[in-house]
Amino acid sequence: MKLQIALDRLTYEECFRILAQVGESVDIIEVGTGIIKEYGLGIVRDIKERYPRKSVLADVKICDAGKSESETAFDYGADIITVMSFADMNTIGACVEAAEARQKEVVVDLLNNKDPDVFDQLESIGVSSVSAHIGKDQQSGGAGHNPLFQELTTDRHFKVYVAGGINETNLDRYLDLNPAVVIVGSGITKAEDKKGKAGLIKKSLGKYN
Ligand SMILES: O=C(CO)[C@H](O)[C@H](O)COP(=O)(O)O
Repeated sequence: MKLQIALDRLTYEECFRILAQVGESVDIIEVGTGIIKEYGLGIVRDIKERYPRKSVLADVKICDAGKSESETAFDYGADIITVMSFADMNTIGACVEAAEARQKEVVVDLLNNKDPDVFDQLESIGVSSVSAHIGKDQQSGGAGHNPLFQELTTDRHFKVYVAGGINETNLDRYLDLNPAVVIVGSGITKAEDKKGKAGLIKKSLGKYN
């Protein structure tokens, strides 16, 4: 099980300061949507240049113009990009094609999706990775799992990312989804001892490899 650190609500300098502390423990570096809005895709390029051996995910949360938006993020050095599952299947399909053409990855974010047909639709256009994501605002409203995620425990063959307020104490809540990647943002970035916390979570994930 891989550990992805999500960099959200941080300054440019804080992103690099945190990565210097936790870099050893993380497999994937996520540049959060808000960070990209504030600093542009240039920060994706800068992080990839500093950490060439890490996979860098640009959380661009595409919802239209799939081809050009994904190609732009890949041009800036992203290895993985995100597209929203509520987008038109043409948009998601264009992201999949752009990723395949460059041997990169696209993750479809299931945030707030309640459509029981979504997995069939995603499978039919060749999507391989999905993110079972409970958003920040949903977390503050007390949301736990989206019931739709249970479908991922059946005979589906997606590579599953999980995200949404995960830390070392609630990690087990997500294990039934058999995730390949566990995304942790504030559980590490807001911790007093970020290096220690990242190391602890990475060690816990190691038990499930
Ligand atoms: O994609 C995101 C927000 O849209 C976050 O990166 C993701 O939810 C992980 O952050 P946290 O662990 O702080 O919830």
